[in-house]
Order: sequence, then structure tokens, then C-alpha cells
Amino acid sequence: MPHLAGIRLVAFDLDGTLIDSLPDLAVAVDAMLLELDMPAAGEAKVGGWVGNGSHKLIERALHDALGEMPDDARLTAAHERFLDYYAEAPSARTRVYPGVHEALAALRERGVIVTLITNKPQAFIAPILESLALAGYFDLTLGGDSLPRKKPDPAPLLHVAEHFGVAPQHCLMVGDSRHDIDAGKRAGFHTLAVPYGYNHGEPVSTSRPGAMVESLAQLV
Ligand SMILES: O=C(O)COP(=O)(O)O
Ligand SMILES: [Mg+2]
Repeated sequence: MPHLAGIRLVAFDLDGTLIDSLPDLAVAVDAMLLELDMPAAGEAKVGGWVGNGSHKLIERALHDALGEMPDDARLTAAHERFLDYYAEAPSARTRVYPGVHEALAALRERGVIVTLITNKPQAFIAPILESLALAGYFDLTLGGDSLPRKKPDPAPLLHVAEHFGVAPQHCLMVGDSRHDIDAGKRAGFHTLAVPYGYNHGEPVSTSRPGAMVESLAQLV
């Protein structure tokens, strides 16, 4: 277990790392766009917009459709509609990536503290984890709106490290995007990336993570 030597706490990203949530995100984005008489964007485009939370996702979708930045009122209203649509079916088409259950179970078995730090709104975490049988693995979960700052800010990572009294050099951030790797480095965590998620169309290796694995099955 080369990636886990000396590690006492692991913080996992959610979208694109543990679950392929893009199909449900794209359905909700497209439903919102169609309701506002804008063309549907489709999974490929939406996948390039995921990573900085739902507000940024909808800002990027409206920017793309309008050809200019939406004003605040329009953005707020569209974001509300997106949240309503996403809440209707946040995991109907979402799938857990191979190796995830095995890795999470093995970490718990070893006594490693297992946490989740996503930029997705907190309200969706429990329903999604429960419907995919992932809820029981986590000692703590944080959403993008749980604290004043989200990834790539190190604040949520430092929060979990302090909460459990674990020094950052004994913590590992595992994610699919530059926001996870940047937050991990800023927090003083070790970093590990997976190449199969969403990183605005760029290989996550360009963020120079400490290590990479093709599948989380290789983590343990
Ligand atoms: O909600 C997002 O934009 C991304 O969520 P993540 O941090 O779990 O990848
Ligand atoms: Mg992610």
C-alpha cells in the first residue's frame, strides 16, 4: 500500500472520483436550459463545467447559452431551477466507479479516518450516498456550501484535519480535478489523483498530484 504509508485520514472528492454523476447533472442542467428557452447543452459540455460547485456550473451554462455573463437575478433564478430539477433525481443515472466500495471498506478496516469533501451542495450528499450504499463509510462529509470557502481553498481540508486532530502531513486528498490537488497542496496534504473524472477537459496530471492511480482499487 505505497500510497497510504503514514496516512491516518483520507479526504475523498465525490463527483468524478467516487461517482460518475455527470448523467444526472446534465439532465438537470438541460431541463433548466430548456425551461428558459435555451438549447440543451448535453453531457460533454456539462462535464467541462463541473468542479467549482453548482453556482459556477449554472453560471457557465448560461454564459455558454447567452454568449455573455448572465446578470445576478437571472443566474440566481436559473440556479434555483437547476437545484429543483437535480433534487428530483440526484442519483437515478449516477454510478459508483469500480473499486470504490472495496477501497472505502479497506480503509475503514485499517482504522483510517474516511471523509468526503465535495463542492456539490451539502443538501445532495446524504441522499446520493444513501441511494448508492456509500453512506456508511464516512466519518465526516462537507459540501461546497458547508463552510465559507470551497476547494481549491484549503479551508475544508484543514477543517477535517483539525476536527480529527490529525496533522496535514498524515492526511491524503484524493480527487479527479485540479481543485482537489490544489486544495490538497495548499493544506499540506498528500495528494492522489484519478484520471477518469472531470477536470475541465484537461488531464489532471498537469496539476502534478503526488501520485495517480487508474482505479481506487489500487489505493489499498
Ligand atoms: O459540484 C462540483 O462542481 C464538483 O463536485 P466535486 O467537488 O465532488 O467534484
Ligand atoms: Mg470532482
